[in-house]
Amino acid sequence: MSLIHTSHLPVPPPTVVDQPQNLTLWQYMKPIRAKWLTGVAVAICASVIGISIPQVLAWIVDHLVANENPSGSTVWAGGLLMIGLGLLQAGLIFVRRMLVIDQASTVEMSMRMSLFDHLMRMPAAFHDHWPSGQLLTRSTSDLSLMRRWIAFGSIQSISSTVMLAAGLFYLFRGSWLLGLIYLCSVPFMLLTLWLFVRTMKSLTRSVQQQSGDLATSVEESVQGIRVLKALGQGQNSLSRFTAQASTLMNTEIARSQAVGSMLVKTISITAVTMAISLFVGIHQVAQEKLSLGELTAYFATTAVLTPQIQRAGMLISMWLDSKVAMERHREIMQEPVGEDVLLVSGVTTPQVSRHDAAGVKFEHVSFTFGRGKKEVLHELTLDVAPGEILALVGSTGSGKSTVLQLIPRLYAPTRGKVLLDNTDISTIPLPELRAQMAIAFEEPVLFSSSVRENVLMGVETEKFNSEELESIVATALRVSASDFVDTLPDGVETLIGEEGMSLSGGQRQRLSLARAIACDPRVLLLDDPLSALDVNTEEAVVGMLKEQLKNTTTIITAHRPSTVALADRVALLDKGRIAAIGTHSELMKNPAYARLMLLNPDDSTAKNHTSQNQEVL
Ligand SMILES: Nc1ncnc2c1ncn2[C@@H]1O[C@H](COP(=O)(O)OP(=O)(O)OP(=O)(O)O)[C@@H](O)[C@H]1O
Repeated sequence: MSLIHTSHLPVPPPTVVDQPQNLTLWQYMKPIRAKWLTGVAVAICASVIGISIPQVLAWIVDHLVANENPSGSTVWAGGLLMIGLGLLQAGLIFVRRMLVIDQASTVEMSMRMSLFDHLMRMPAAFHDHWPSGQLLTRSTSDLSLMRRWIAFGSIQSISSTVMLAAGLFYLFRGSWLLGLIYLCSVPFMLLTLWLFVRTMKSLTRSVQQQSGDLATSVEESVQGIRVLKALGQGQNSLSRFTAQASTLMNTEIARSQAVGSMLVKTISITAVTMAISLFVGIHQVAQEKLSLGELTAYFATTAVLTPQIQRAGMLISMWLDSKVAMERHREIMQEPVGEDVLLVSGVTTPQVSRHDAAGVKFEHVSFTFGRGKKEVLHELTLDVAPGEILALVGSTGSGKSTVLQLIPRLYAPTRGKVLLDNTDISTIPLPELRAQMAIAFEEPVLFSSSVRENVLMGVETEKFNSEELESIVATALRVSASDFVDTLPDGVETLIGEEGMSLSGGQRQRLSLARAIACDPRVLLLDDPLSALDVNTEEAVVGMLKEQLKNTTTIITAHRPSTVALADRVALLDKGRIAAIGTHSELMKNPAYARLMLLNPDDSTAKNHTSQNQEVL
C-alpha cells in the first residue's frame, strides 16, 4: 500500500505571519516537524547501517585469509548478513521518503497559500512596482526549491554528516594512520566547498532574479502580442528576450562551471588521498600491522564515504537555492500589508442595508502615488448625495480614475478624508467597505471561467437560490446590453478565454459592467466603462443604466457627452482639483467644459451640445 496520498492531502491553511522579518522555513514546517524529525532519525539509521556493511566484508576477508580451509557456512552467513543489512538500509530509505515527501508538499502548499493571500492583501501601490514575473516565480519555482530542500536536501545533509562521523570512527578503529590520512583530506575538501559556496551564493541569487525578469518579459509579450504584431515589433521583442535569455543562460553556465570545477577539485583530492592510503596500507599489511580484511574495509568504507562528501557540493547548492528562495519569499511577506483581512476567511457582511444608496464625500483630499512622485489630487473636495449620478470629466491625466480608486481604498489619500455616509472610510473594515460598492474599469479584466461566473463574481451567491441568481445574471446582462451572450456557443455557460481574449473590447467592457451591476451595490464606480461601445449601444446602455441606478450612488468618469448625459451633475476635474460642478447645461457655460465636450463629439447629443454651446458663446 502506498504511503503517499497526495490526492487526499489536507489543504493547509495559510500561515499567518506575525513577524515576517524573522520568518523562517522552520516556522512553516511546524505542522510537519514530528514527521520530518522521524524521517531524519530513519535516514540516520539507514546511513549507519550503510557504513557498517564494509565491516562485515572485513570479517569475511579476514576469515578467508586466516583459515586455510575457510568454513562455507561462515562465508554464507557473512554474505547473507551483508544482503540483510543492504535490504534493511533500502527499506529505511523508502520509509524516509514516504514519511517526508507528501509532508514537504504540504509545506510548499501552505507557503504558496500564505504568499497568495499576502499578495491579495497588498495595496494596489505594491502591485504598481512589483513586476508580475517576479511574483510568479516566487510563488512557483522558488517554493519548489524549498520543497526539494525539505524533502531531500536537509535530511540528506544530516544523514551524510552522521555517516561521515561513523565512517571516520571505523577508519580510525581499523588503522589510526589511514584514518588520519583520510581526515587530512577533509580540510582541503572543506576549503574547496567554502570557495564554491562563496561563488555560488551570488550566482544563485542572480539566476532566480533573472528567471523572474524573464517570466515578466514572457508575460508582457504574450499579453501585448497584438500590439507587438500590429507595430511590427516581433523581431525587437525577440531580440530583447534573447538578450535576457542569454544573460540567464550565461549565469546558469557560470553556475554549472562552478559545480564542475568543485567536482574536479574534490575528485582530485579524493584520488590523491586514495593513492597515499593504498601505498601506506600495503606497507602496513606487509609489516603485519594491518590485516587484509581491515585494508579491504578501509577502501570499502571510503568508497561509501567519498560520494557522500562529493555530493556535499550538490547539497550546498540545494541549500543555497532554498536559502535565497526563502529570502525572496520573506522579501514579499515583510512588505507591509495594506489591507486588513484574510481573503480565505471570507467577507464580512456590511452592517447597513445594501438597498440604500450611500453618500460619498471627499474632504480636502490630496494624493500622490508614492514618495517623490508628483501630487495627483490637490485639496479635492466633493459631495455626492445618496442616489445621485455624478459624472467626472476632465482632460487625460487630470486624476479621474484616481478619484474613483480612493473610494474602495485601492489607494489611501495622502491628506484629507474620504467619507461614506459621513464615516471616514479608513475606519471601515475593508471587506465591509468593499461589499458596499462595485467598480468597472475602462480596461476590463475577465477571468477564465464562464460568462455566468464572471458576472456573479462579486455576488454573495450563497444568499440566493438558483432562480434568483438566474434573474440577477439576466438583469445585469440586459442592462449592460450584453445581448451578444445569446449568440455565444453555450450562452451564459460559455467559457471565456484568459482575460476574455476571445471577446471584443466592447463585449469585455459590457461584461465587466454587468459584473458591477450584478453586485447591486450602494455605490457604483464606473471608470469610463462605455468607451469601447459604438454610439447606438452606448445610448441603449445609458438609458437602461439610468433606469437601473435609482437606488445607487454612481460616480462615472467619462469623455463622451453621451455618457455624461447619464449624470444628474457633472464635476469638471482640472489638474487634480474640481474646477467646476453643476448640471451639464450649467457647465456648458464654462468655456473649458464646453471645449472638452466639443473635442469629444460623438452623436446627436454632441450636436445638441454644439448648438447649445454656440448659443452660449
Ligand atoms: N499607478 C500609478 N503610479 C504612478 N502614477 C500614476 C499611476 N496611475 C496614474 N498615475 C498618474 O496620475 C495622474 C492621474 O492619472 P489618472 O489615471 O487618474 O487620470 P485620468 O484623468 O483618469 O486619465 P484618463 O482620462 O486618461 O484615464 C497621471 O499623471 C498618471 O500618470
